[in-house]
Amino acid sequence: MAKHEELPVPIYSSLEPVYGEGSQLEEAQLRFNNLKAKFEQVFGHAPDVFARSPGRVNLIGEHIDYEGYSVLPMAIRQDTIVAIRKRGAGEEKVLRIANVNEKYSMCIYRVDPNQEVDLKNHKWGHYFICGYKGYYEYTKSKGVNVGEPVGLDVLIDGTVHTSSGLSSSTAFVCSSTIAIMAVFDVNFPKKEIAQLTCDCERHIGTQSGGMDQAISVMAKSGFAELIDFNPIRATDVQLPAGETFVIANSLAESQKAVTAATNYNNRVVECQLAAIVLCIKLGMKPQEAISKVKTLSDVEGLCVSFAEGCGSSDPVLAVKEYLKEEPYTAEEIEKITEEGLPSILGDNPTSLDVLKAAKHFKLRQRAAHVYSEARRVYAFKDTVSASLSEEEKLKKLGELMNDSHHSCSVLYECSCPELEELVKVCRNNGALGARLTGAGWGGCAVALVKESIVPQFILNLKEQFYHSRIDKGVINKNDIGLYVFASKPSSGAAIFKF
Ligand SMILES: OC[C@H]1O[C@H](O)[C@H](O)[C@@H](O)[C@H]1O
Repeated sequence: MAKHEELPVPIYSSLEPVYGEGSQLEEAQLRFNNLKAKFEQVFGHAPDVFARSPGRVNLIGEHIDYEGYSVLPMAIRQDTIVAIRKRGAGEEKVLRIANVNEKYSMCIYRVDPNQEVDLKNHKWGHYFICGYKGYYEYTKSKGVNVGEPVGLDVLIDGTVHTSSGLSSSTAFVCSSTIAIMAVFDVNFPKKEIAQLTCDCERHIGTQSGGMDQAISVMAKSGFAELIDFNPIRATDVQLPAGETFVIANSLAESQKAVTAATNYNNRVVECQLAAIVLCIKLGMKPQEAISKVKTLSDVEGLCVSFAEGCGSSDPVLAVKEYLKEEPYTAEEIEKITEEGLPSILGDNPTSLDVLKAAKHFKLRQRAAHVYSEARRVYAFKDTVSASLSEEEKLKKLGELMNDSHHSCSVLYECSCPELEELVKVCRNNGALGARLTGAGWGGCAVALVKESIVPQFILNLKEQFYHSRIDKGVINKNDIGLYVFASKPSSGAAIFKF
């Protein structure tokens, strides 16, 4: 039997396989009916097909996917649904992207698949264009003849909160890409779609790893997934019974695409520089390190062959021995690398933006986070399947989550005061572990909570974190359920043809 990730995105003629039964199914039915009605109202035709892709919560393994290390996320039930229709031969050749949420006005784009995403003028519809470009780039690379571009009418319905660290942008890009594929009757193995959506989301200007797309496309209901990269692979992880993950929004917005130069992309660049400097310190020639080494996981292999030099093949020890505590200036790094930073980074425009904005580079702290976090992911997975009592398992998993948060906060510096407060409130109210999830700098925390105390835990969070924010008018009382909720692992991307 073909492996799960080798299979194409499933095509369903009913909602049950994805939304199950009961109230969730009823809600989904209502959403699809509304989406269809709105589509007809906006575009004067019914959609040809629908595609959905979920958001995700990362349980552990933060900021290490782009360094080549495995991560452990699960899909959540909140998702993006895209309704799409091919415009007819007599209709104007344009892409019309509308949203059920009136806050987002219609975006109109040309059908040219080579158009650039205008990063200086950020529009919500750009995420669709990422998927659109990705579809054409990928089919071209595979030699699939998809003919001349035609116009498309598109209506989006997303329930993943934007800027919450739960991958609303990826749910949007993946569902868009899959909807485009579906409307043209093309399908690929899920692992290929995970890679292609990861590549095409970079058109928005962030140098993300592939975690969000991999889980959104490949998730299986009831399981978290261990995602490996190079090549992408998903291994089911059955979480222990009796535990629940509660997701809570810090209400600080995390706008990855807008703050990339100082936050997300900055860390990607710091890791790349740390990897190169480490290799040189381990004895590699600067030129060779620059041309061969891109990520911290590349160094790990080398650590083994350079073991004699550093006395150990453990990269955590190599970091301590060879990278200094004080931040590096650009000049200090260039002295080691014997080459200018812009040229090391391949004159990539997003990396150049990082260099312009950065005062210094914290190579040791970032590398220490990545290597220790990578080990925590495996420790988490091993604990889940270890023959321990449930009590012991939960305790260990909680500790790993707390250690991960500490590392993100202190070494990677991707937390913020609101997240710190929220994580503390979670722990004070009985969470076995709590940590920021996703890119950070705002967005959500995830807490590991015993199933039996979940309702009380959520009530306490509402009282101790959200009520003061309701009083200050930051959020509306009626929306509170959108900001704090328990989540079970949901299923991945799907196409619906009714
Ligand atoms: O773990 C941090 C996380 O941040 C964002 O969500 C990126 O899109 C992911 O690829 C990953 O790097």
